[in-house]
This record gives sequence, structure tokens and C-alpha cells, in this order.
Amino acid sequence: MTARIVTEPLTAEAFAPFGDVLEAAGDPDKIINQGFCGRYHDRARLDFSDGRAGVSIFKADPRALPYTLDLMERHPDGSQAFVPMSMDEWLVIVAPDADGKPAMPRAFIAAPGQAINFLRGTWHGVLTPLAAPGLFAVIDRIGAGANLEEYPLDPPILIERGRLTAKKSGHSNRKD
Ligand SMILES: NC(=O)N[C@@H](O)C(=O)O
Ligand code: NI
Repeated sequence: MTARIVTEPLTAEAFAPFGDVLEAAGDPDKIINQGFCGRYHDRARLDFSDGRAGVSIFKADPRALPYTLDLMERHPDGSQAFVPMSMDEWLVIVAPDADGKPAMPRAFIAAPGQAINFLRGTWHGVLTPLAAPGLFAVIDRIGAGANLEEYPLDPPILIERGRLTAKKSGHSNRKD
């Protein structure tokens, strides 16, 4: 019997154990550039061991829901941030750790304009855009070693789109 999970809207509260939601929601922390820009300051918990932070560009093929999740991974030596370069929703999959293995995952639909930062060591699915061009800026560790632990899921888990959307769920990342 294939395990199935449904997606939920991405909110800072729900995602907090796994990482940060990066978005221009609520009031900015600072108004800069002669008043023409709001700065949402220092919103990601970046964390790298004996390496440095690097910025890469990922061009990933779009996936579709229902999505068969058959692999999870984590980066023991660094956090990893994904910043979409298009205004499309995308899929974010994480799982708590259970004695060195991923526990039951959770799947979130990131709304257009939402980026995320996985905390160091967080189990996650690989980058899963839901629309082309699948372009993302990625901030993660550049350094020695693979910084990669993979865990195949056998049997895989089927991820289906949930009925809750950010509006309907009553959750909002807006702080005002
Ligand atoms: N391997 C790699 O650079 N990307 C993955 O870590 C990922 O989370 O997509
Ligand atoms: Ni990763």
C-alpha cells in the first residue's frame, strides 16, 4: 500500500522546525534607498561548517503533482536556500529526523514569491519546481566533502495536492 501525503500551504510557522520562509510579507524591517525599497533584513539562518557560502543557479525540470517521492537527502555541513527566479508556485518537501532516517515527510506548496532556507541537516526532497523555467538561485555551502546524505524511500510516497490554500487555511505570513 503506497503511503500518501497531501500538500499544505507554506507558512513560516509550519516550516520553522525545518527552516526559514523568505518573502516580502508584512512590514519590512527597514526602509532604504531613499524610501524606495523595503528591506526584509537577515531572514535566513545560514550555517556552514569549514566551508563558505556560495551562490549557484539551478535550472530544474518542472515536476507535477501527484509526485512520487522516492529520495530524501540532507546536508550535514550546511544550510541550503532556494530562491525562485520566477513568480510560480513550487513544491517543498521536508521530514523530521528519526534516528538518522527521515520520518514521515511534509509537503508544502510555496506560493509565488516565497523562497526557503533549509536548516543544516534538514531532510528534504530535491528541488521540485512545478512550472518552467525552474530557475532558482541557491545559497549553500561550498567546501570539501560531499556534504550530502541520501535516503531512498522504498516504497515511495505519493504526494497529492491538498485542498487547503494559503487563503483558505487562514494562515498568512503577513505580519501586519
Ligand atoms: N545536490 C544539489 O546541489 N541539490 C540538492 O541538494 C537539492 O536539494 O536540490
Ligand atoms: Ni539539497
